[in-house]
Amino acid sequence: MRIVSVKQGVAPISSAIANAYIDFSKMTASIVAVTVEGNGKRATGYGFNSNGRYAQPGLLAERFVPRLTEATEAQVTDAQGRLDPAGAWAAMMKNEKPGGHGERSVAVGVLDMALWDAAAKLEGVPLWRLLADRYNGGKADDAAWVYAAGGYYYPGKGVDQLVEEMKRYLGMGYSTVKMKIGGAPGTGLKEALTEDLARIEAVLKLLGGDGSKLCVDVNGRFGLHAALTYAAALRPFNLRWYEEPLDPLDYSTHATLAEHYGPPIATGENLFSMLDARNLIRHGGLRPDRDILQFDPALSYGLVEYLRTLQMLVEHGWSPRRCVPHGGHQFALNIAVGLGLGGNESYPEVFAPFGGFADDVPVRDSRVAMPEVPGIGFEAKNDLYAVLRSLD
Ligand SMILES: O=C([O-])CC(=O)C(=O)O
Ligand SMILES: [Mg+2]
Repeated sequence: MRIVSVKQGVAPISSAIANAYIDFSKMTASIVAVTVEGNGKRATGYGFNSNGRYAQPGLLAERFVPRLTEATEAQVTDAQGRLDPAGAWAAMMKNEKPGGHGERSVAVGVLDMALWDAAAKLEGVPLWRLLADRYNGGKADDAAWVYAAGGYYYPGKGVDQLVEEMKRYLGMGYSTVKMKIGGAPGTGLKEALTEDLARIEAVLKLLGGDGSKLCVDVNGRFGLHAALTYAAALRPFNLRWYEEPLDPLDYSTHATLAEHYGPPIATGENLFSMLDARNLIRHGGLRPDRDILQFDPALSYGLVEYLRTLQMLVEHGWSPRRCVPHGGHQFALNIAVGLGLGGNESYPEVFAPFGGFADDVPVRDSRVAMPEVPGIGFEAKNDLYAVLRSLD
């Protein structure tokens, strides 16, 4: 196998939405196209990074694209003569020290996605099928559980608009929804909680009072005191999960929160390596029977690293079913179906065209099936494919 060319670009995913920590007015994504040939075949794989981290054109141009294009055929070919994303990953990470992952994990993740897309295209199979065959004893799920993430803060958006938004998600076939909390601007904790409880209760009313259909997301805004104050107020609702209540790298505060809050906690979208994930598992006090892990392969060194993370989880007594990746993209959806995760995020109204799944694949009962398209399936998602094709 030989890396023929690697092209990169930057695409906007900006919008006026905000969570409790950032707004998305200047959000961008890196896009890449990696062309590979070997065994008389040629394929171009595409990759991008999901929302929350910005495009990484500098890191790509200075380090990771040159290392990938200079990788030898032996480095990118496995023992069966196939394209080897793990070998390519090792070539890209040469001369990178451990620790301090920063945003190089985003740059590597973009290229890793493209390599897996190319690997599956070279074999003429969807990525979920390749993953099931290579790593899951041939077993793929029929469909993935997905939930509708939204409920962002938006200028002038009140409770009525929030409820209308959630109603649209239910109409699209989702049964579980997620909303932002903790972002009331310029107010104290008491006022913010009062406002959020009114927002939460309005959405719960729409959901027939069933807390298992609602997730709330703090985006790492709270310190321990605020997280515990909210936890006490949220507990009676028995929500599906309480997401990123605390700084993602402050593991011991998670352990304290988990002692005081019985229902599920979700976190992990801002942990970018297997080792960071392992620290969360070792020190975060999370509970393998209920908590949710949201590591996003498109932000955290890609699927080569995500496979290491899944292995680590199994060694620590966690099932892959506890994983529901962040990002709402087709890459993680393939991984969810092929490797038997607990599901995947979905953004029905935000982060287009990178969020969202294949056209013509409807959500039914909060589940989405996979098309039989070789690779990740970008060719079956017109808006995204148009952006990716701009690199050709
Ligand atoms: O608002 C964001 O940064 C995205 C996010 O947390 C999520 O999808 O869970
Ligand atoms: Mg989140």
